Amino acid sequence: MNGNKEMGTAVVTGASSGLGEVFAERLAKRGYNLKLVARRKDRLESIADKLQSKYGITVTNLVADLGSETDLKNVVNDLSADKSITLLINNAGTSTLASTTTTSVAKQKAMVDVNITALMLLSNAVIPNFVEKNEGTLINIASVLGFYSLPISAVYSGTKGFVVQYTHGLQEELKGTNIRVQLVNPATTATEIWEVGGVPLSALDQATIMTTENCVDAALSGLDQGELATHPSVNDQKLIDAYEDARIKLFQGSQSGRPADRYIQN
Ligand SMILES: NC(=O)C1=CN([C@@H]2O[C@H](COP(=O)(O)OP(=O)(O)OC[C@H]3O[C@@H](n4cnc5c(N)ncnc54)[C@H](OP(=O)(O)O)[C@@H]3O)[C@@H](O)[C@H]2O)C=CC1
Ligand SMILES: N[C@@H](C=O)C(=O)O
Repeated sequence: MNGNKEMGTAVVTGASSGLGEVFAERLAKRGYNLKLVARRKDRLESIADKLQSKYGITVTNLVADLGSETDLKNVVNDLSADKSITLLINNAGTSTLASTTTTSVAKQKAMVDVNITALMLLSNAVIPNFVEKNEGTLINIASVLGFYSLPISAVYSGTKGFVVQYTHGLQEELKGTNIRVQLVNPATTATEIWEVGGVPLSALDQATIMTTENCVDAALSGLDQGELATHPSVNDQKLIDAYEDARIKLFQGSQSGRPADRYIQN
């Protein structure tokens, strides 16, 4: 086993392109050994070769379709049994951006299977080991579309909304431990997901598009700063604080046990 023994193994799902590929490179540079998960074997192999020779780390590829029950089970079993894992980035995601009436059930289900089910079961696979050691880091990649919906993102936004609330829930559950859980909400980033999802990047306002490197470096900087939620492209910290404050206050305001005055007929 190469790499820096202290760092352990980082698992990156969706490492064959986009944000996952850059996360893998940045973590290799930090000295982690890697486990990379995705369907495209050739891409994973060439990334693994490059990172192993450049950083002297060990890379293991798990070629798997996270939307397939059997493949997912194999990855879950692998991660559960691997006590060297210190970090998991649930990054794999799929997006079809179109109205629900024009999106096949198969594509809607693929978003739920990969963005929700796989993310949850892979978290389940590592958290017990993290709890046992009282250390570990889980990073969940959601999206700005986890708290906003477009006419073409009902299902995708629904899946990312799950990631947002699930991650907040885990943060509450693991409060007071040495286990870090970070939520990352990227906005538009220049990756294949757009073309694959039916909206080419060329159709978007170019000023709104971030590079993959900038997005990943901001996410890791947020992690290093101890943030619970990182919004790579939001410059105004007050906006983030106000959103967080409103979210908590709205919950507290709901705990009245009686209908709001506007619903009471005189
Ligand atoms: N780009 C953007 O604008 C934004 C992206 N995000 C999120 O960032 C994450 C990374 O996406 P991004 O880098 O943009 O897009 P990419 O399309 O470049 O990467 C997606 C990754 O997920 C993997 N993946 C997709 N489906 C499956 C599957 N069924 N089984 C296993 N792996 C799968 C792909 O690998 P392979 O095809 O080889 O299986 C690929 O490595 C996603 O969760 C996405 O929702 C969030 C906000 C904005
Ligand atoms: N991945 C993007 C949409 O497909 C996003 O989350 O903004």
